[in-house]
Amino acid sequence: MSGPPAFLGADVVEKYLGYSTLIPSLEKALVNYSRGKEGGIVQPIRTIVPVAKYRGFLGVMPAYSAVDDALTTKVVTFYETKTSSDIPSHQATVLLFEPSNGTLKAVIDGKVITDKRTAAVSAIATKLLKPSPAEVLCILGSGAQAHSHYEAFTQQFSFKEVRIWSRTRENAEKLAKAVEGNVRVCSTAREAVTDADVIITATMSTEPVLCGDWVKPGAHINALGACRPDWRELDDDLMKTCVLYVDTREASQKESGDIVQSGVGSMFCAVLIHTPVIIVLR
Ligand SMILES: NC(=O)C1=CN([C@@H]2O[C@H](COP(=O)(O)OP(=O)(O)OC[C@H]3O[C@@H](n4cnc5c(N)ncnc54)[C@H](O)[C@@H]3O)[C@@H](O)[C@H]2O)C=CC1
Ligand SMILES: O=C(O)C1=NCCCC1
Repeated sequence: MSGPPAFLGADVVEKYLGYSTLIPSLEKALVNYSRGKEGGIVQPIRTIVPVAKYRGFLGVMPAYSAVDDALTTKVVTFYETKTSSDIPSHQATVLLFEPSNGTLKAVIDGKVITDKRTAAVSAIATKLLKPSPAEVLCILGSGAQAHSHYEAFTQQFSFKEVRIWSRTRENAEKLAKAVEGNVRVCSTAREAVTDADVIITATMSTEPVLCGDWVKPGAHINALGACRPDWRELDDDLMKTCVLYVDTREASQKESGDIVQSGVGSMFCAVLIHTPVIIVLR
């Protein structure tokens, strides 16, 4: 009879999960995922259970990778309004199983994993898609994802200027102080975005915070916040003039409010059906 599962808390994950190993691992995983059956990854679209009474959600994200022989699921909860400054809007736990017999091997903090893996995937996409030169980084939002993206992007790239905007200036200033970097806090999103080469939208907004006519032609945008069909970060102008890259076509057309509400989902699908489109995974 195997012993109890290992318990790995946030401090352990924070200490041992660095971008220098996480990014190459995710690059392999993204390539394997995009290869479909050949890649050996089974990862159905996640199940999201709304907890409407509290404007929250429970997400269940199972996956099996044959090449890694890794069987896992992440359980994540996220709430549109925070009930306490001590409780983050997003919390998660990762369960790791012995694939050969289903025994639970480890219970791992999923919050740090979520913060870092999302920033790492954005960094992978940015490495492939950013303009050259890319001197100005703009981050819209000042929460956990904004923080992890700042850390990942300042480690992976060399920007001459980093700008942050948040709907609450005080929070943007807190983030700027926390990262101890050379950061310019901007008063409006438009000010932060103007002439930026790489833009990260990391808000929980339900209305667009980024407008197409603010964005410099050729800029690269990592839009990660609007992960519910009724949430948005990017306006229609931007959605209908951009070159769209997604991690998965199926999930993005079901979950991404920027795709669903702008209507590009159907165009996106149509383009896929009628035209050979090169989709580079995010
Ligand atoms: N695409 C992905 O893989 C992932 C996406 N996310 C999403 O990214 C977003 C940010 O996540 P966290 O940083 O963990 O959340 P957080 O709660 O730590 O930060 C949220 C940020 O959004 C801002 N915000 C909230 N409502 C807003 C509004 N109406 N207008 C403008 N700004 C607003 C807050 O001021 C804060 O700066 C969330 O929507 C979350 O669901 C989170 C994890 C993974
Ligand atoms: O991928 C994740 O993990 C999440 N995506 C959006 C909602 C919060 C968690």
